[in-house]
Amino acid sequence: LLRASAFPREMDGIPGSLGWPFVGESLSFISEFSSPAGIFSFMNKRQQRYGKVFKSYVLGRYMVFTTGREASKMLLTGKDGMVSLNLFYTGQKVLGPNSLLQQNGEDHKRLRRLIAEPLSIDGLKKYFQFINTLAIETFDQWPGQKVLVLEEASTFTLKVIGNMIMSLEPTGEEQEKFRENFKIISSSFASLPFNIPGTAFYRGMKARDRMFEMLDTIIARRRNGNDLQQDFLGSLIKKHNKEGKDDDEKLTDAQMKDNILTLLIAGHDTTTAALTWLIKFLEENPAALDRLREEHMEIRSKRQVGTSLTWSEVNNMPYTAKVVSETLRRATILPWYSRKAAQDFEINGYSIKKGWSVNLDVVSIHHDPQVFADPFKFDPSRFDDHLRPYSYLGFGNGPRMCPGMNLAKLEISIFIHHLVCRYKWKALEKDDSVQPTLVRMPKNKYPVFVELL
Ligand code: HEM
Repeated sequence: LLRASAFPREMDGIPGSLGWPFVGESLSFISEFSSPAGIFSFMNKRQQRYGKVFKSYVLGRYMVFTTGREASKMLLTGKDGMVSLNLFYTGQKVLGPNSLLQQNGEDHKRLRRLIAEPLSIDGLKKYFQFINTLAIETFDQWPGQKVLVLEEASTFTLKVIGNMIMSLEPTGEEQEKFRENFKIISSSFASLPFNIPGTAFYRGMKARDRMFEMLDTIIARRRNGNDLQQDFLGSLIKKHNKEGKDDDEKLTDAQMKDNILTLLIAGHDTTTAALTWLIKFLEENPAALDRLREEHMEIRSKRQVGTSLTWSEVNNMPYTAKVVSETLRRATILPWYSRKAAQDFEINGYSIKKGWSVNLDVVSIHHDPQVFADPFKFDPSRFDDHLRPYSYLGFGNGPRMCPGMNLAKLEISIFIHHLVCRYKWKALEKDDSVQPTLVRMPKNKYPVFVELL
């Protein structure tokens, strides 16, 4: 904390205010974060006053914020090792030193190639049936009920990823253990950095140990030939066994475990939030819901009676794809992408020094009226036309673009298909507040009443 609060004098040249002693501008940042408009109003006010590049002191860090397509291209491409990912202290400790999020340059490229392969469209095909059946079973419980969409989406996405990674059954003791540890780890991810008994960080590190013990047992079972499965872990174990291949092409057990945890953390809250916002935006925009329902009813009507959704159908849902993109634009569930300058460089004429935290304000990019007319309107048809590069960043861009995006789109498309074909739903509260967490989610978990169509 002391290191983070040492003011870099060279920042004098960057416009902006550092706010109050110790807290800086954290209070207004946090309160605007959980308002319906999110950090857009925090950013917008300062951009009006200082321009596209400004400094601030928030969440215990001196930060430079910037926005726009040019800055986005520069920071996300990170050419010639210009920037690295800026993960905060608790995130680093919880994910571990081998996490993809802590690698840069060639090491990052290599690790990403090794772990992202099973997440390609072809690699995902074998999980389709599990996801489809789980979606149908989830919805069987919904009619005539009050449903907290966020909780249901969270359970669904966790069961999907648990099955995909290590063939966990959707119910039973192992699933419960996995779920309990995951929840503790997840809530410690962005906690205060005090590793002493009683703190969220301490509990998170203990849950990480328990999760790794569970993975060690599964890995040992697999290596003994007792439990051969065609899942993510199975394909890593097969590829990265002790013999064959040179060391550069092999993952150690520590690398496997840190990166399994990384995929779980990076993939769970994001997909849960996306599903919840999507269902909320559809209820608030009946014209978009009608058009989406038309697409899915047509798919269903062409199918033989008694058969279910197929892999080729799910890969041919053009309007659904636009609804997903519009949801990620409007909600911007990861509102800013953080980088650390790995060398000195310039942005918009301002000198950035090595070591500084440089943050891309994505909310303003996603609500730029020059690119998205009437930007606060939910309108999937704005994705009919091709957009200019770096103006839409729902899954990021460049070398760190989301490796899980095909999985997220698959889960969402299957879930939405069954939802709109079978049900209508009505929001039970009009509350647009947002949780003050890293991933933007509705604070009230979006309660709805569900009925059969
Ligand atoms: C709708 C759901 C999702 C959204 C909106 C999303 C969004 C993003 C974004 C914007 C980034 C880049 C952040 C940056 O540049 O700083 C990212 C990176 C990442 N995502 Fe996702 N994601 C989603 C689902 C998933 C899933 C399902 C997984 C894994 C199973 C996943 C794994 C990752 C990983 C590991 C990274 C880091 C990549 C790297 O550093 O090379 N994400 N995601």
